[in-house]
Amino acid sequence: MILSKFALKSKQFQQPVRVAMRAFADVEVEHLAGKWATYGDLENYKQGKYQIKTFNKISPVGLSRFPDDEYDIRDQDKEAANAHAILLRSHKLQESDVPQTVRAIARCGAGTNNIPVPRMTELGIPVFNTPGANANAVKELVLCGMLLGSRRIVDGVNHMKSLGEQGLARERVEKDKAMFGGRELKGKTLAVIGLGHIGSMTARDAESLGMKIKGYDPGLSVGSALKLPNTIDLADSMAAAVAGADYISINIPYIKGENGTHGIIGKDVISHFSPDAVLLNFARGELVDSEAMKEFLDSGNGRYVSDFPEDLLWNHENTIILPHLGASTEEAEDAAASMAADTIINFLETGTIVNSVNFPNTSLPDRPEGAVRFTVVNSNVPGVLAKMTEAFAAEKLNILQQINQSRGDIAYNVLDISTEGHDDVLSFKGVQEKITMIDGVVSTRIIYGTPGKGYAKNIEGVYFI
Ligand SMILES: NC(=O)c1ccc[n+]([C@@H]2O[C@H](COP(=O)([O-])OP(=O)(O)OC[C@H]3O[C@@H](n4cnc5c(N)ncnc54)[C@H](O)[C@@H]3O)[C@@H](O)[C@H]2O)c1
Ligand SMILES: O=C(O)[C@H](O)COP(=O)(O)O
Repeated sequence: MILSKFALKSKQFQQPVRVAMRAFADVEVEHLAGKWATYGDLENYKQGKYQIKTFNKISPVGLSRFPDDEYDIRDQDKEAANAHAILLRSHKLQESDVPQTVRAIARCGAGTNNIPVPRMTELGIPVFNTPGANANAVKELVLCGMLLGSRRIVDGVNHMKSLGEQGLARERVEKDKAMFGGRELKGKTLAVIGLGHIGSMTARDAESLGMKIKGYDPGLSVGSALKLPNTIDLADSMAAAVAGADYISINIPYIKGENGTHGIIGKDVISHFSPDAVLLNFARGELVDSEAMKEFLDSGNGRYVSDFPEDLLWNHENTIILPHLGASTEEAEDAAASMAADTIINFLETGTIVNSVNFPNTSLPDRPEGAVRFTVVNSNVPGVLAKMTEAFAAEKLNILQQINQSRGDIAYNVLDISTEGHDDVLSFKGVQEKITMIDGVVSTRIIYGTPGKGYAKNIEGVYFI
């Protein structure tokens, strides 16, 4: 019988839990675990399943990707104090929503500005999104937005309702239609700011409607470039892109802070707008400086079509505001939730990282038969990897394959360790504790095929499992 001893600092963690863990052999390991209790808290925690906490309404098609026998899905009304992963849409995630047991967070969608990503990075938690999964839905609404901004459709519909209520619809329709004239898209210029998944498709399809396309994206990817119409005029600044455009579609992420995109469509950029330009914002409300936009709308015939309400703009006569409908189609909801679920399953079961917004892409070939997979999250500082390999060598544990990747301040490792000559789990638990407690290591996992087990964290120098 082995007893892991460690100090228990905070009150929250002062409830020792005795836990039996079975792995390669019938070996009972007793840990003094904290209240977060990956192995314990047996009343609330279903042994042998990954617990997935969801926020917002997630498509059942996506949730059905989680096999019932290995995953326990808990929506936001259910307790999930030991969640292993979180799946969400636009819910504004607070740190208090994230139990210490959480290994990963997936956004069923593109924008991750509702998640405190830098803090999650500090906590060693990869945040994923679903690039492109809802892009077609948004592109279709941008095209719709251009038509709404051109043909006074909303005013016309409202007018007909009002005439109908007065019993005058048939009598007045032909006479009143002159009030709602518009213009065509064909031959007009569309400037697309941000040529990623949504922007590139918008550019392509708008061109096929007969529009001239300008574009601006300093980070244009090869994949997106291949989707662009070959007649596109690529500008080298946002101001140059919007100058002379009849329609401007912004399709860039909202990023707070220095070098971010808060209010990027401000006085400077707007001063280059044509007086009757239509701005389409299906990205995020905070990208547009409301005061500068109001000034523009007050002074000319320009229009603003947006998926996001802003205090100064929602009620302006030249705006059309929708209730964040961009990704609200059955197809997009199914695709985004399915991609998010697959990403989480892949990460929890193999340690693979793809489509993370804060962790490096990391993939190791399949775990060889009989091997145990370790994953380690650590600060990206010199010496940690060497200490890790020393710890394996000291236990005579052979590394079969490994990968070490870094992104900014964080590093991530996946290592497959041979179990030859080690037929019980103790050497692995011992080495996991040693590695977890190396200065700079944030968390470790041992993946050996048992859902929900094998996670350890170094929280301010205290070992938690
Ligand atoms: N309305 C909705 O329901 C809805 C749905 C999906 C996405 N969105 C929003 O749209 C954004 C874009 O989505 P996407 O799927 O096309 O993302 P994406 O990552 O595929 O594309 C974003 C593009 O913007 C470019 N970019 C970043 N900063 C820029 C800048 N300052 N100037 C010009 N280009 C810049 C990037 O290089 C990238 O090519 C998301 O971040 C999200 O906020 C809204
Ligand atoms: O960034 C996104 O993907 C969209 O804004 C979609 O948000 P939703 O999932 O809340 O509709």
